[in-house]
Amino acid sequence: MNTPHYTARRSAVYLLDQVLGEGRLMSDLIASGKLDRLPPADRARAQRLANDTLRGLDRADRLLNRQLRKPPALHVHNILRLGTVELCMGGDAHGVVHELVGLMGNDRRHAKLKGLVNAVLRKMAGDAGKPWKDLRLPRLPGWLREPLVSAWGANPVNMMEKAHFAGAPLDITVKAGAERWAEMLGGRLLPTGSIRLDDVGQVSALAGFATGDWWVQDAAAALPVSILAPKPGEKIVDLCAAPGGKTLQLAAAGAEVTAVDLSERRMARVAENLKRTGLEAACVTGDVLEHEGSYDALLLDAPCSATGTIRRHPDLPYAKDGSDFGELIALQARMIDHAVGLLKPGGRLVYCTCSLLPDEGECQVEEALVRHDGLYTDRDALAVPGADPAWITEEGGLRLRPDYWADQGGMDGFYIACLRR
Ligand SMILES: C[S@@+](CC[C@H](N)C(=O)[O-])C[C@H]1O[C@@H](n2cnc3c(N)ncnc32)[C@H](O)[C@@H]1O
Repeated sequence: MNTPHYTARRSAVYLLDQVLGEGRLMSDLIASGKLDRLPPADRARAQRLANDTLRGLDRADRLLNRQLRKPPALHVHNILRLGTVELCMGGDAHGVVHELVGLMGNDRRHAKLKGLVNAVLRKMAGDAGKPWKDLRLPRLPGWLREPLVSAWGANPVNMMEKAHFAGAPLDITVKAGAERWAEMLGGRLLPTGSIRLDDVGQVSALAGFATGDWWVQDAAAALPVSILAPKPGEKIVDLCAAPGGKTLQLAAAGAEVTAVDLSERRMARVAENLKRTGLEAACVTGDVLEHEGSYDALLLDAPCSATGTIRRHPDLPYAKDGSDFGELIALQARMIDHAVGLLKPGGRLVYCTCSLLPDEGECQVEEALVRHDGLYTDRDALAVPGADPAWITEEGGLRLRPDYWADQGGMDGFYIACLRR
């Protein structure tokens, strides 16, 4: 059996090996060019296959456990997991089994297990995969499930897991004319002003992408800038700006924007996005904690666990184990303290994280209010289109969760607060 060296399936197995074996994030692997040898359509397919496998991993392992006496080496296990998920989701049995068994043959270390892979996948292609839909919804790993259950309760976490398993539609933010673009692209205008598209193929091939009329941004991720409510001519700094979704929103509103981020590679994406959309911002590659100035408004989208984005990034619960969260929480507090010092009198600071952990949201703001005399949360700022008053928290922030808008396709988890003094 001849299997071409680089294919979407082979690359999907590579991604699974890296995520599950090396704790690497898929976004980092893609950004560092690991799939660059694949044409764009195959690259997208490899990511989709790996994402589907990670979303269904718990189910695939349950089915495989019935066939295997003990788990094989990780690489072989990942081939079986990928094949099981594809077959159970209705993939073409001949194509899936043929290519994955072929991959085994190409690999000298594991070639002796080729027969096993062939037998298990053929069984899966027969009737073994039928109970797929009846298996329980995949659960988050314990290290993340436990703190979420203690923060939100078991039922809401079940609903979040349902949202993670369903995945996410594509949301876009437009420079102007949202209704017209929604109609042109066949999307739905959401109550917050974002446009939601289902079943999108290649994003860059859609009308309005090359011309820079819109950018990809989850509806929840667009809310911090709505809450900041930038005005034309205001001097605003976007701290932790890359890849730049919020910078673009601020610039589109006519603000005089400075975008700051530590990562040179990610700042290059901000520059690319500005160029494509024809918007302007001063770009600074540097540490937020060393940034000086005095601003009408600040946006601090701090680095965080990103646990609010699992429906888009199902690799996260497997690549991470929470061991770096303590450091992130300490950094967020230092960033808030520094940002407060950059505010002009009467200015406002929007703090946000795409996290589901109260330690990175509600608790950060509660503690900042204690540390800074006169600092308060502006609850009125949270009254933006589409934001449900029921989402407002005790200390005056807005809590967004993936299980909200369940009938409309969900939203990323976020925490947002507008601080003033
Ligand atoms: C949540 S992401 C920002 C997303 C961005 N605001 C957007 O909407 O596209 C967090 C960013 O913080 C940056 N970062 C982490 N530590 C930093 C620091 N000390 N100074 C500046 N940027 C930092 C990371 O490079 C990353 O791009």
